[in-house]
Amino acid sequence: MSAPAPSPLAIVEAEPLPRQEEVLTDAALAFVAELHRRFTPRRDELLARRAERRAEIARTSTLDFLPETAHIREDDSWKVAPAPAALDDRRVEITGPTDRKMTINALNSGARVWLADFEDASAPTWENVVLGQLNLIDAYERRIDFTDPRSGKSYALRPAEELATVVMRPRGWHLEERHLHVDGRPVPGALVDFGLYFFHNALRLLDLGKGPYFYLPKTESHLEARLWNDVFVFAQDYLGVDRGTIRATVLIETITAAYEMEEILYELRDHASGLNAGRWDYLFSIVKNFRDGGARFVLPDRNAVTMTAPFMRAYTELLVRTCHKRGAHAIGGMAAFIPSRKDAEVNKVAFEKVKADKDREAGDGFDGSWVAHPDLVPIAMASFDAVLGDRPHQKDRLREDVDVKAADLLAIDALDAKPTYAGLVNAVQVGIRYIEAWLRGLGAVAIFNLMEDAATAEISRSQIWQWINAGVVFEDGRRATPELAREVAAAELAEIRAELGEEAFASGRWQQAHDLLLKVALDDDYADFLTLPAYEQLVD
Ligand SMILES: CC(=O)SCCNC(=O)CCNC(=O)[C@H](O)C(C)(C)COP(=O)(O)OP(=O)(O)OC[C@H]1O[C@@H](n2cnc3c(N)ncnc32)[C@H](O)[C@@H]1OP(=O)(O)O
Ligand SMILES: O=CC(=O)O
Repeated sequence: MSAPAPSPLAIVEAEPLPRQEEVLTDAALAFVAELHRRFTPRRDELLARRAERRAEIARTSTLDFLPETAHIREDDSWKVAPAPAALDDRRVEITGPTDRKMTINALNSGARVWLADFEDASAPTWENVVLGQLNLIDAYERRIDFTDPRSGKSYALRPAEELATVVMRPRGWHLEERHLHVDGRPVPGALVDFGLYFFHNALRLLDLGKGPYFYLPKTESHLEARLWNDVFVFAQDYLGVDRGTIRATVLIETITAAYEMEEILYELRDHASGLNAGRWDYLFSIVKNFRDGGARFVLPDRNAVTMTAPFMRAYTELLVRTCHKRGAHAIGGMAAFIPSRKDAEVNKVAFEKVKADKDREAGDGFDGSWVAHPDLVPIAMASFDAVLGDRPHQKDRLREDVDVKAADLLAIDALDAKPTYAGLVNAVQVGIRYIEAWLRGLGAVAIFNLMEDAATAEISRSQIWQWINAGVVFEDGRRATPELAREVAAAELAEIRAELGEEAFASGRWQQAHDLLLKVALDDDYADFLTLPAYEQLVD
């Protein structure tokens, strides 16, 4: 007997959510299915290419600019499309997940842009995926005001002209959405997030004088940028909006993409509105790709790698130079320090650190930068106001003085700092605490006064893997080994249990988080993304 034909489109294993029918309309789902049929096969090929390239890096321990695209880099005549008015002044951008409260707080924050995050600040429960879309629709329709039942506090949107412009970040190409199947297989999360958002909001946003704007995460090559460009062309034709309506800012947050910045802008030139220095994922990508490259590629403790490290400066300087040469905005990265409204000392430190970071970026030629918390908006604003004044950006600073060679981006051994035992302990602590929150559906949390999200947690677990595999010996003579990591993890679990008490400990996902951290930090078979095995354990 032949197997039953796969159902063309199905929502699987998902409890109905309130008002889901407003997001999961037949027409929107048909559009997502069409995106899937047209573009998932190429996405699959590109994921396979990623694996081939990583195998090549493991063999050669190096990277270079691509010879086959030299003509694109050498051709000075092309530029990206001019920025739309709503994206011309991007001096401060706030990032964050799309739950109802954060949506209102971010839109009201005074930042010029809000990166509405379906990626690293969001654990992809079906609820977060669907209701996040609903919250954005409600915000555009100005029907999002609400009272928080826990605090009794009421939230309301400011007048339209005072709200941040939304730039939505869909998931990266590697994640599937297990609750939405087309022709018997899950649809990539990237196409679900992009598809639903574009379908519901493109026309609505144009009516509001804005547009469908996107941040593209974890791109590893210009071919992946080409795929996005093709998705955009198809999507615009499908809805009958002009080509070039969509604007995309690409995160340069993988080491391979850093060698293809110009090519990425070129592929997306009719839709490109900038590049962003996604510094945390960038560090993760360096560790991941060069994890078995020996002592030369061993990074010190995560928190000791600052943006003034020569290889990080090479990366940001090249990004500004590339963007301005091509007429695109250069957007700075995230300082992970977050303020506390309860602790004046934490606040002071966060403000000082963030100010220094944003002053440096503004001075280097960036046109704007990111903050993780509304209280940091005025700090970053002051840094950029001081340099930009009334100008919306500083794209006229071409930075022709910048001359970054291929080797500069990988000059990791120029660092003085070394991994420390305290760094190992911190990586384990952050790893367990972050994964536990993620498994409960929280993608961004404050841990030890730092903002932690999927990218920062990826660095922590990858550093443990790298240090053990490189046989790092810490300053006190202890060697990084699986046994030592297990010992530290057991101590941390006991510490958390004591901190929380039995009842709260038992109601969390602590043991699972502990086990998962050790798996992704210790398994010989290094998981490409921590969120892949974590997704299997995400209960929704
Ligand atoms: C590496 C990268 O990819 S970076 C980009 C991805 N990461 C992110 O986007 C993280 C964004 N930041 C956050 O999610 C949050 O700031 C956290 C989770 C780190 C801390 O949040 P909280 O613990 O709520 O901080 P705190 O209690 O100080 O918040 C104070 C108020 O500011 C609001 N707030 C805090 N951060 C944000 C934000 N990013 N956007 C909107 N509102 C925010 C809170 O909702 C809270 O509002 P309320 O007073 O109305 O209740
Ligand atoms: O997404 C941004 C990063 O820093 O990682």
